[in-house]
Amino acid sequence: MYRIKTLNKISSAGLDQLDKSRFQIGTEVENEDGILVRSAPMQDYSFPPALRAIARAGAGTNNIPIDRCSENGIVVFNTPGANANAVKELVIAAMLIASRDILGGADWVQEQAHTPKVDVAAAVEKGKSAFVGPELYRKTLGVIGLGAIGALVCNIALDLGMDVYGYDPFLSVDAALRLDRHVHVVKDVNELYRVSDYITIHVPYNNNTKDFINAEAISKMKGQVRVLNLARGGLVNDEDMIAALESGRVAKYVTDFPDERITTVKNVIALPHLGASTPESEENCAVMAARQLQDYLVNGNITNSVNLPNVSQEWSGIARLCLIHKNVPAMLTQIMSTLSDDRINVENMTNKSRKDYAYTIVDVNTRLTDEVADELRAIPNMIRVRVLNH
Ligand SMILES: NC(=O)c1ccc[n+]([C@@H]2O[C@H](COP(=O)([O-])OP(=O)(O)OC[C@H]3O[C@@H](n4cnc5c(N)ncnc54)[C@H](O)[C@@H]3O)[C@@H](O)[C@H]2O)c1
Ligand SMILES: O=C(O)[C@H](O)COP(=O)(O)O
Repeated sequence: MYRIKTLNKISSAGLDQLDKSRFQIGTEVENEDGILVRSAPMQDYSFPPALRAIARAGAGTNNIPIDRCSENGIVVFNTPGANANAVKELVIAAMLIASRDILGGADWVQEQAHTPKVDVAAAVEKGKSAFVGPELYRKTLGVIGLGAIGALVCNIALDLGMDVYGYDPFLSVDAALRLDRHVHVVKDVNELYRVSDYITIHVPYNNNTKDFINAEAISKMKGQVRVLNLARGGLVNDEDMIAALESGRVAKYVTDFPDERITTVKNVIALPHLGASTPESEENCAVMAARQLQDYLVNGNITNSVNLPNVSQEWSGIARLCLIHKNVPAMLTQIMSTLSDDRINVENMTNKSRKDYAYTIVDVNTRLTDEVADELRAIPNMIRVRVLNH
């Protein structure tokens, strides 16, 4: 039985992917083999000895201690693109509420309706000019990060009649192919800052992207720019943004990651981390995460990992070794010589590396004893050895 702990509410469509005869799932499960998580903070999570994999039902993995996972042979998965459409739609809404004071206007109408003796229909015609704002049509949108979300945002903004600039120095071929050819892809983000009426950021949060939008970046932007952050709070330096809002250089800041400080600042529109909160997205992410977790635990296949190479192999023996090790010379030689010393014949093998780590699957045509597994564990730089039986 595999034990799966859920650290957030995971859509039942995802949990239903897990074969109940082989998987025990719950919030109170102990010494879990796998974790299903959304945004629950895991930086200080104490890994139980059995833990082999963490599946993030979503895109951002900055809540997970990736380096510590790699050192402990724990595979971390995410679900690329599974919630991108939900975020794209909220970006459109964010541009609209940053342009016209739709939220303020709606609140004001409610106030009128709750004020005795006010003729609401007459009041709105008199008062509506207070909520006027510009159209998106023919304005320029700058999109930072052209991955799953960024590309969708670019393409739909073109449909809205906007001129679109995109910036992504690590643009993958797949991502480039998803991008409409009318998007102006720039190599220098300052070019995007210079022309954009709206700027939206869609990059992962890490040490390199922290404070991406800071005072220096804002100083390169057009006056009265509207900035949208549906990616992570730490990508924008709050103090610098507050100064720019107070000086009027930034007209509106929409954030999906509010805190006590930014929320109360004038011209900030704070949303409750709603980007991926649609039934469709929650289901897509949960299904993908659960399938990837199951395939790794049961078959040793890795798909959409953020810390180990993607490796899948058809079963061709009766037992399988799944080996996570450091990416250093002579690992394969040592693995093979251990198996040949024990007269174990290899049916098939795949090995791939990713930065400092590597993953090897070896299919063999004999049952494997604990002694063999222990001999493999004793190889220097071996991190985790698992034996699976077909
Ligand atoms: N608000 C929400 O609920 C919500 C939902 C989904 C994702 N997100 C956030 O959005 C982020 C992006 O999601 P995605 O699905 O598009 O991910 P993605 O991995 O498909 O795309 C990220 C893109 O950012 C690019 N990038 C990385 N560093 C960059 C840099 N320094 N400058 C410019 N581009 C850079 C990458 O090359 C990649 O193309 C996630 O990491 C997550 O933090 C938020
Ligand atoms: O990175 C993500 O996928 C989003 O921030 C969604 O987070 P959530 O699953 O907690 O809504």
